[in-house]
Amino acid sequence: MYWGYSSKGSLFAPSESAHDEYMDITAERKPIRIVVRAAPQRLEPKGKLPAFCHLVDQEITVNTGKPEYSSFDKVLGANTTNKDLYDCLNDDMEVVQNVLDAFNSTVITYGAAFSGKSYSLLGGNADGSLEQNTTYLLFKELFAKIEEELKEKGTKFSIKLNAFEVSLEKIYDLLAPESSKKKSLKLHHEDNKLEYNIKDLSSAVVTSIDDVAKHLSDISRRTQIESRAKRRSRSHVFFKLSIEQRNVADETLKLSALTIVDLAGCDLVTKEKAKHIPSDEIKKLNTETKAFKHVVDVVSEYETKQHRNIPESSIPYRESTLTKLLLSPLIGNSLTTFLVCCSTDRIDEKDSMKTLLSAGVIRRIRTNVRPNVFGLHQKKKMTLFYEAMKTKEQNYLSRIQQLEQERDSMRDKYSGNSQGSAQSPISTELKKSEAENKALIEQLALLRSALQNGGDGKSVDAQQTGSIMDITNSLIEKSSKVVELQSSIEETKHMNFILKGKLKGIDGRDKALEDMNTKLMSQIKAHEKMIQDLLTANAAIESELDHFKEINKIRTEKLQLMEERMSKLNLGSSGQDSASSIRNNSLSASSGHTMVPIDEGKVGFGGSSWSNPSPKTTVPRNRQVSVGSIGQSSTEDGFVPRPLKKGLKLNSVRVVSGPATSPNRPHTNS
Ligand SMILES: Nc1ncnc2c1ncn2[C@@H]1O[C@H](COP(=O)(O)OP(=O)(O)OP(=O)(O)O)[C@@H](O)[C@H]1O
Repeated sequence: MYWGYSSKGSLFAPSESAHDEYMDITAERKPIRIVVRAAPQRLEPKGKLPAFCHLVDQEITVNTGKPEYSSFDKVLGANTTNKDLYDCLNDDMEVVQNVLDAFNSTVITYGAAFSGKSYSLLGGNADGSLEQNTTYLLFKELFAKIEEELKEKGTKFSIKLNAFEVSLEKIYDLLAPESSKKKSLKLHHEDNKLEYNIKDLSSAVVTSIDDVAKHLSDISRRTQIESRAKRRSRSHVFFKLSIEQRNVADETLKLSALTIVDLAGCDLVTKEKAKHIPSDEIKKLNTETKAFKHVVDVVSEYETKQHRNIPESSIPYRESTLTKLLLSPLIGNSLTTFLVCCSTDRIDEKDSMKTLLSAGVIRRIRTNVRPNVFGLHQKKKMTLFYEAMKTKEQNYLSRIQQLEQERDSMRDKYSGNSQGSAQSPISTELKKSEAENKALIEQLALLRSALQNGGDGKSVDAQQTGSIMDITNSLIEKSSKVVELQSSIEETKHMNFILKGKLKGIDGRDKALEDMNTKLMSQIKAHEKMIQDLLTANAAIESELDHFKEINKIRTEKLQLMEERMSKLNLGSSGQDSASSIRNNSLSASSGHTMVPIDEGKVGFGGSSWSNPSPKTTVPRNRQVSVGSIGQSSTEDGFVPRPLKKGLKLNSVRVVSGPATSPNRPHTNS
């Protein structure tokens, strides 16, 4: 059994690579949702609060007041119960409904050690009952909704559960029998696939919430989640319910999964913090924590730059087992919610602030979501495929438009030769400097003439001297301006050069998009042709059927005619009584006759042995008529054929005597 989001393994689901899945332009980009939950104070019962916590109506709630730490989807105060958390996940985040609508849904806890992650998702009741266990409540709601769907729409469900633990880079099956639970499992990664599979992971088929409850209690006992309270946990626990919905009425198959992940603490472990953990284990734990942060930082950075498709090679997810397993919920086809837990103790303030800061980074990530709906039959599959192609084309067109707009605005901004739009600041500057240059040239001419006058020995009066000084000053001023302008022109030229390069890049991307569009169009055309061919074939089969029906009608009429003639013949030979006895055993009798296909033309009705029977072929009393594989007469007067096999020559039948035989078998009289 494999772990993963892939729909692989189902007979009906197309084996699409998950890499394609996250590159798929039909996928909707959905931000990861963040639900923050404050834990009640553990260590400071006197009520000293960290700066980001506020006491409002006896409730400690989180508000950092800084945008980089905030903008979360929901903040739950320290007084809230697990039932409140369940309501938030179910009603506000619609975690369960999304699964029924064929979306993969994932809930992941995140926070420092002892911040209440396990308590929030898997804990609650000290007596071991599951009524405050959020995971159980979500699964229970899913089963309730499934019941409704079954009753209202007749949808058939098959559900299976997977559970495993990632501890110090090793994976352990939580549903495996006690004897093999110590055996670690291997990750399996197919080329070009986004998600990793876990080889030999067991899965339990569950038909009711009671089945799930049994497994959850069993797992809780094994992992001792409740008793982790005083010891920092070293493992990450994964639960996954995979749901397959089949609806014959709308001919759809829906595949989705609800995955719950309880991560270990995201704060770095030190020897002082965790005296019970050996140094080599501390190292491994910290490697996992850093790897997760690294992946989140890189993906979030790409998102900030608005890159739709992050090159898989640039995401450092291979650094740990955990990041390999979390890659799909982080960037793939999953509606993901992070449950960010933070302590409200002053001593943990630094860790809590770091957690909230990371939550802000995670908030920027968007996953590539689309419903996993497939057709049960070829026709429905084609319709869905066609619709997906149309959406794809539409999305490509709007992307091309968006890129063209970006390109045009860049051209307008920097080229300075925009048509119709306002002049760019650089071209205005150039015009200004041209006018100044002209004035300068005029002043130079004036200067030259003044100097010439002086050179001619004529006296230069004071007024002229003043004017020369003015011109010289202005000249100096203008020449420095010219230098300045020239360097600004150089700079502009350089910028233009860079922009041209960028535009070239955009043009290249345009070209790639256009190519992709052309490819898609040809795919759509090919599929349209396929549909057309199928329709033509269908029409041909229908007309063939009509033809067969026509033949049957003619044959029935012929048989009736033959029957009448035979009756007349028998009347002629043995009188009225024998005729009625023959009628009782006639060809139209409901059973006991053999009719076998023969070659058309060899035995026509007019020239057949029936119209001029030889002594051997006279109708015996127990003569049988059957229709071989064609059909059997069920009434006295009519011959109603069963559906016909394509290619069988139905317009060629011969009635022979005796038990059902092949046409070559010699006729025997009884
Ligand atoms: N909302 C809450 N109400 C009551 N007790 C809580 C709450 N949140 C946490 N606790 C208590 O705080 C302690 C630590 O919680 P928990 O084990 O869930 O932390 P954690 O974040 O999962 O830690 P680790 O990372 O080590 O697994 C437990 O004793 C738990 O019962």
